[in-house]
Amino acid sequence: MSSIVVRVNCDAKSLVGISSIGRREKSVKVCSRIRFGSGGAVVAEPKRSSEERVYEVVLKQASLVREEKRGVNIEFDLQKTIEGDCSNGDILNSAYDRCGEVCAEYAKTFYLGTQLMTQERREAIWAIYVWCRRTDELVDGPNSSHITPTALDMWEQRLTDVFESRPYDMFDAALSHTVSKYPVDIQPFKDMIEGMRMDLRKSRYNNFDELYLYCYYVAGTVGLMSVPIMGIAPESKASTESIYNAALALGIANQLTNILRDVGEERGRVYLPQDELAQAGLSDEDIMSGKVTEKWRNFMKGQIKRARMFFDEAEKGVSELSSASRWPVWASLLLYRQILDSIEANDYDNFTKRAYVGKVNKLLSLPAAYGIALFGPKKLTKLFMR
Ligand SMILES: CC(C)=CCC/C(C)=C/CC/C(C)=C/CC/C(C)=C/[C@@H]1[C@@H](COP(=O)(O)OP(=O)(O)O)[C@]1(C)CC/C=C(\C)CC/C=C(\C)CCC=C(C)C
Ligand SMILES: [Mn+2]
Repeated sequence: MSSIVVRVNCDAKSLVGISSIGRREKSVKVCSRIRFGSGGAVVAEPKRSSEERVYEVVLKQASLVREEKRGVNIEFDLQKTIEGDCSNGDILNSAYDRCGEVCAEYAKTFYLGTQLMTQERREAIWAIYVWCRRTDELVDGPNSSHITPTALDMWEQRLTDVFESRPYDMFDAALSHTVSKYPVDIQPFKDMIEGMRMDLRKSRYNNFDELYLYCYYVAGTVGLMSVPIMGIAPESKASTESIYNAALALGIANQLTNILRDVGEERGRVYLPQDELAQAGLSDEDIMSGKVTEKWRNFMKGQIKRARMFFDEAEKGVSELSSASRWPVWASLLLYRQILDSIEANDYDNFTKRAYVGKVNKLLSLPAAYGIALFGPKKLTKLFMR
């Protein structure tokens, strides 16, 4: 029987279900599943938590980024795959420009944030953004009712083609170029598609372990895709794993926040962990009825606390990113985290009131993020406390 890492710390974090982010050192032997091995022998299989499974991906991504950049020259010939009479360079430029346009259209603040990055990095992030948005649109967009697991398999095949320099269209071409230039691995992309499969087949989450896996698939993956582009500061002394862990945490924090904001408008899907709802004396019916009761408020307080812990975990890594990438990341972190404040300000009524960050706070967050990116969170607080 193999020895695996499990969560054994019983502190405030474990009470709300995230006992071990950044802390996987304690190991005990656990055997919770039995299967029959070859020859009928009973083999004990250790049950691995979602967190452990995801951490393996984190380790793999971290080891990849430590390797040198992959070849900078793109190997594919865009003329062969895309109609047009201009040169590869021209096609690529307009492909990236179109990615930028999509980004500006769907995510204005984030687009603004990318303006502070170097042109190369900015374009690469746009290309990834567009792929993520398109993937999400498959299950959430206007054609979502026609999307089947087979369609997602085809999308995954197309992803493989993109990674093997066979783009289908302009957006793919930009991504093909990006992934040939930066040490971006295909795994987080495949995992995001897996998250979309999960959305097709699953509408309830028994516990936080199941929800954690979903959040990794649809959002934690974005963090893992982005770090190789954002770059790690040359002066950073943090381990690559810890930076990837923070990036993962930011994606999870964002998705948990999304879920809390959108409770009640999730097309029959309830993402909130069923066991935690039951512990709070709540059920799906309470969510459908949309009444803000004391039970609901208490439940929401716990959920918000957990999301904030993931944001805190994410904060530890932002200052380790290359200097030009910190601002957009801080901006997105500060803005997203304020959605949780807004849920509180709405007295936990996420049924009839949509939590959002107002224009003034949005505008204030951008220079605040810039200041934090420049001076670091601690120094900036000191400057203002004087
Ligand atoms: C060290 C450290 C902290 C590094 C930073 C790493 C980093 C840049 C993390 C980014 C995390 C992030 C922005 C995650 C996105 C999470 C998210 C909101 C996912 C959404 C999934 C589906 O949810 P749902 O359907 O419920 O939501 P909608 O109602 O549809 O909105 C997503 C929509 C999946 C698709 C994700 C995107 C389109 C966002 C992709 C963003 C990037 C590639 C750029 C990230 C870069 C910055 C600067 C924030
Ligand atoms: Mn969506």
